Amino acid sequence: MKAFVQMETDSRLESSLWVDSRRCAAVLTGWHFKWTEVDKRSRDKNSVSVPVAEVVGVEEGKVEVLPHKTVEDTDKDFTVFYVKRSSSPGSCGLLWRLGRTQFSCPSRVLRDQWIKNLRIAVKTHTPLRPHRLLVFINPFGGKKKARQIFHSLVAPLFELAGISTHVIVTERANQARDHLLKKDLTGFDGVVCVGGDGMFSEVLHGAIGRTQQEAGACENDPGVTLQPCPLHIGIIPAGSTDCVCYATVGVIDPVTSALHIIIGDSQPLDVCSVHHGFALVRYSVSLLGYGFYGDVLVESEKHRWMGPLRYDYSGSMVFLSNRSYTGTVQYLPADPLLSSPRDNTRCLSGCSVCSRSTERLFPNSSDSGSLYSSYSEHFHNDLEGEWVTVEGRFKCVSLTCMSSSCARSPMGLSPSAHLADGTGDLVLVWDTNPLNFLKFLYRHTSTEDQFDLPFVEVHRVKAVRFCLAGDTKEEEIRVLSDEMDIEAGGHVRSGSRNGSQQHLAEKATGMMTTSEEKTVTPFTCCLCCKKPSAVSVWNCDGEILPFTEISCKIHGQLVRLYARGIEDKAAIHHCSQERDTCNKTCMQGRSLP
Ligand SMILES: CCCCCCCCCCCCC/C=C/[C@@H](O)[C@H](COP(=O)(O)O)NC(=O)CCCCCCCCCCCCCCC
Ligand SMILES: Nc1ncnc2c1ncn2[C@@H]1O[C@H](COP(=O)(O)OP(=O)(O)O)[C@@H](O)[C@H]1O
Ligand SMILES: [Ca+2]
Repeated sequence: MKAFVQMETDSRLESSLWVDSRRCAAVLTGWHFKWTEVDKRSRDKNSVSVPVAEVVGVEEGKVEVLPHKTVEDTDKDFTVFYVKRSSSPGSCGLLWRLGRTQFSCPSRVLRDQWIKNLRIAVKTHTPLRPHRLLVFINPFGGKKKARQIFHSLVAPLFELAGISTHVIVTERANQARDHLLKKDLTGFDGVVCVGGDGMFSEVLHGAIGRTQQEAGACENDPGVTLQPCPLHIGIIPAGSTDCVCYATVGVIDPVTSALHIIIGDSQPLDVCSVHHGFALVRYSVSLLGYGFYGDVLVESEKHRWMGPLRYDYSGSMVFLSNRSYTGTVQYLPADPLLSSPRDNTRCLSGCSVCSRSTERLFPNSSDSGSLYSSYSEHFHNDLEGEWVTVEGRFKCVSLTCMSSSCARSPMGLSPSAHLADGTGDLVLVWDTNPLNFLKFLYRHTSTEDQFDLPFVEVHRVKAVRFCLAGDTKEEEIRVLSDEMDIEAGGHVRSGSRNGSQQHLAEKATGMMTTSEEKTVTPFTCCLCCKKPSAVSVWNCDGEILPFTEISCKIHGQLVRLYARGIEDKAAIHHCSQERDTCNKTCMQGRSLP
């Protein structure tokens, strides 16, 4: 703390500077860099205040980076690059752009002093800024523009911020996951995926798996306490749904996401582990859905060529097929005193529910080194409590660890869910007529409450189990044996398109994650099948699970993203005052420890 105060005093600086030949009074305090035009004719002083935490880079001379980097090397000038909130309509300040101001000084000595002090201030206030990143690009995700997006929009910003990268353009599904599981990761501060939710999921599996390997934790044990991942994950959206990006940043925009990565924002995220018996099947963060969402995914895989539109087409087809499924759902409710999925709140940047969860999960986190042990202690009794059982016929059963908002549904699957509170929201939609179900679906597209319907239930939970009724169990075995060539006892003999021994071994131990497996024939075709199946499949963040009977547990804040959650538009005012004197809820002080 002592050293920090010293540093703050060191970086403080005040002088006159010129911006486009207009004289400004510039001041650098610990937290802000502010310049105010000194113009006697004007009564309204034109003032700009940039939080030091949002400075992207400070360069000598007059520098431009877009469309190409140019430097006019003069010894009295310097250029500051920073985060600028776009005022474009509808963006609510969530869309970020690179701001740039060129300053001229009366002398070279003063210029060098400004550069030095600004750089010191940035270093002091943003300890999580990455220096070296491992980047995976999925060239086939979304509209197949990931490579172009990274090289034209993101790489120049990383270079400006002094971030070095090791870029891998993937050549097959699961390459990113396997790299993270097996290769040397020394020196990397974080991993960035350029792609969609499927690509994020790969990186998530790699990062979690690697951390557990190194900690000696058994991922297959459904009761295991998983260790939080030390590597931060960044997402540059270039996929179809991009729900994880949307729900943690508020917009789908590669430049905004790149800037969050550069300034080292940090957003913890809950993760749900999915088990079948004593084997890990997958992890999920956005949508674990049985029934409608499972059927939509199966159908959509046949129409991948349509790109992101495949979900709308398949959604309509599955809706028209009007199916419902029986099953038994068991859930372990979360503490109702902490929050509720019907409390009409939104999880926003700096969310108090998630902050309280951080205190519970990491009680001694200020004491470095004790992070893991305190997390483990918390989880020793995390599955205590009374399970609730419901059984019947459902249109869909969904579990989400966060709101899962996306462009299709700006409020998301569960608008009041929290990113990092250690719980998930379980949505049960009982069998109903097509008009009612359409009403439910349609409400996802507006602010109308989709839970305020008599055939819908929502519960905030810590864990969930799902199993089939006796007759549907037999159906599942029959269909699985037909479609996936499964031996009695549940072992997979050969995948429909996937003969690799390694993959079979993975299936047997529960790590089932190949994209080829996504192409497994659905249990029934949506409209053309004569006899609809009694079982659906689970859609796990866009992957089809090869098991229907599963148990799930939410692991609070298991990973961290380079994001900050969604900033409340009411709180974003472009504050020109010092943080301490500002009496509004100033977002510009958000990166305070
Ligand atoms: C009538 C309009 C109904 C709109 C209903 C919108 C519900 C949207 C919920 C979205 C939750 C998204 C959760 C994210 C899941 C992703 O992890 C995952 C993978 O994403 P990736 O391919 O980018 O890697 N995405 C998905 O599984 C996609 C699920 C999308 C479901 C969309 C369903 C659209 C339904 C349209 C129904 C239309 C009925 C019309 C009747 C005439
Ligand atoms: N080079 C590749 N070839 C084929 N599939 C890949 C490749 N790289 C990644 N994948 C897989 O593609 C799937 C979809 O990727 P994603 O980037 O999420 O796009 P989308 O949002 O369009 O589904 C992911 O499950 C990922 O594992
Ligand atoms: Ca949560």
